[in-house]
Amino acid sequence: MLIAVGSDHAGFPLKSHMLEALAELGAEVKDFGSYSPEPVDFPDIARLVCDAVRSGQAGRGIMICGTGVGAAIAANKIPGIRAAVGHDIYSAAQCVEHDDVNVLCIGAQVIGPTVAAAYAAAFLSAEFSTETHFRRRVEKLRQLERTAALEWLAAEEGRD
Ligand SMILES: O=C(CO)[C@H](O)[C@H](O)[C@H](O)COP(=O)(O)O
Repeated sequence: MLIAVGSDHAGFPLKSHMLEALAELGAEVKDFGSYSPEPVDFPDIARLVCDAVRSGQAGRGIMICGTGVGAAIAANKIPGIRAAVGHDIYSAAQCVEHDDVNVLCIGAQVIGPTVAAAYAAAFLSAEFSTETHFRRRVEKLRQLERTAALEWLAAEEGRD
């Protein structure tokens, strides 16, 4: 499974460590930038990572910004993406098992390289549960994504 990885400038230093950690795990990785500490806007990189995931090019994504929060907000705007900030081992695995999260967002200003690597390993080794109630809830997330977008578009058209 290919892992799409990206960061903004705040996440850039941690991304280098993350790429090394993922290589040690034997993961196949595509780095979507940023490629320097120059300021960039996290929505731009999140879009690249999430497009790789939702197109099927990548199985999962890891986004790193200062807190993980902006990256998660951006990622969750993209249909087909279920992103979560994961700053503990339990959540990093449980978010996949229960919620089928496909993009983990990490804050480089919150945690260091060793724990970030542990969260990534927990995230990547977790699988979505086959239990019916988890599947039902994720299906409702899909419906919510679609109905909320359609309602929003209809309201926008009504304002024209
Ligand atoms: O954490 C972030 C968004 O949630 C970003 O990575 C930045 O750290 C944060 O927005 C601050 O931005 P700045 O350009 O580094 O001042």
